[in-house]
Amino acid sequence: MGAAVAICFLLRDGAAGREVLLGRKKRGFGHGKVVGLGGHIEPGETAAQAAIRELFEEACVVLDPAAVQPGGSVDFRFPAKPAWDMECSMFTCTAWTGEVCETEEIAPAWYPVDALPLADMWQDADHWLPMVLAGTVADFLVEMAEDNETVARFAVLGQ
Ligand SMILES: Nc1[nH]c(=O)nc2c1ncn2[C@H]1C[C@H](O)[C@@H](COP(=O)(O)OP(=O)(O)OP(=O)(O)O)O1
Repeated sequence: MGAAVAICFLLRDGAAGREVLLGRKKRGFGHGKVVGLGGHIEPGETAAQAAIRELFEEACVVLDPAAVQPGGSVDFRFPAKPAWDMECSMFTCTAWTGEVCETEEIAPAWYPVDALPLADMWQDADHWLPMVLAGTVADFLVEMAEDNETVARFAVLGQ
């Protein structure tokens, strides 16, 4: 079982259509990559509580808990580096207060959901992120290859 993490995709209607808030990691795991905002679930927290806390810590926004919707999960497996394994609970949210800010950890930015920055993301993201942003709620399995970058196996476990 990997470390428990939670991410949340803020969604808004922009001039050019639906947009999602992602962020470029400025340090730590996945440095340089564009990722979903979130992080580890701390003891005593629910996954949703962790997502709310992380969105505040990483992007300065205060989510409306009633608007935080379950978005399924991804089981990230790194057989060549099991310490990186993560069980990721996903959420979406359309209601928050505060202005998105850049923090020491991450530089958030809005992206059209139909023009995701997939070339700058983990290579597995194009397998599951478009589905999640289209409203699919499912449990995904991602198994990385020896290089910890390319995707060896992808599965949709439950929907
Ligand atoms: N293969 C993969 N593809 C992907 O798109 N995201 C992945 C991934 N493997 C891990 N992640 C994400 C899930 C999770 O949001 C993030 C790991 O969290 P981080 O290490 O960034 O947490 P933090 O640096 O925020 O740590 P804490 O704030 O200390 O919890 O990496």
